Amino acid sequence: MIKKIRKRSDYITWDEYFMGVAQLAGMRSKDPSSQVGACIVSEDNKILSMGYNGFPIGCSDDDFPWAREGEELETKYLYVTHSELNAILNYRGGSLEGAKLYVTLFPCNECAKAIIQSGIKTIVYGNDKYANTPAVIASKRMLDASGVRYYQYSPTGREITIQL
Ligand SMILES: O=c1[nH]c(=O)n([C@H]2C[C@H](O)[C@@H](COP(=O)(O)O)O2)cc1CO
Ligand SMILES: [Zn+2]
Repeated sequence: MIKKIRKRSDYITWDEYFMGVAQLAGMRSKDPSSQVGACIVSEDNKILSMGYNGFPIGCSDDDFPWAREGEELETKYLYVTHSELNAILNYRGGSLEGAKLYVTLFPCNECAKAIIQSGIKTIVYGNDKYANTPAVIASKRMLDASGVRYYQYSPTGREITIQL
């Protein structure tokens, strides 16, 4: 009798896969304090786009400021594009209606506007370290009103080593 070979059982889940891709994208960020990554996925689990936080094209990472504090014009906040917005803008394929967004940090109010308007319907987020700020409170208010579902990624504890 031929012995049936069964499939592997320790393969990564969809959530591990896409949150892992979002984390990997975040590793491209030059921001010294918060590296954020995002991955947009279709309803049938195909990766559509990725992004991380950084300055717009043409704005040099070496010339524009990375400071968090000080003279407003000399901080990063006026210049940096958030990972979620970059992922949305990086998508050139048409509509994101019904898509899912995996992001390592809960989206701010400005990203929430772009998420809602682009048709993304689900957000899976990693940490929510700015939950008590007006930006995130306003974000949740808009997402709730618009029917965009969001839930926190549950870490599985699986460690993956990739040799590069
Ligand atoms: O949703 C977000 N997505 C995102 O990419 N960011 C970026 C902007 C900044 O580069 C960095 C936040 O910096 P900091 O934690 O030092 O304030 O993260 C920040 C938020 C805020 O929630
Ligand atoms: Zn944002």
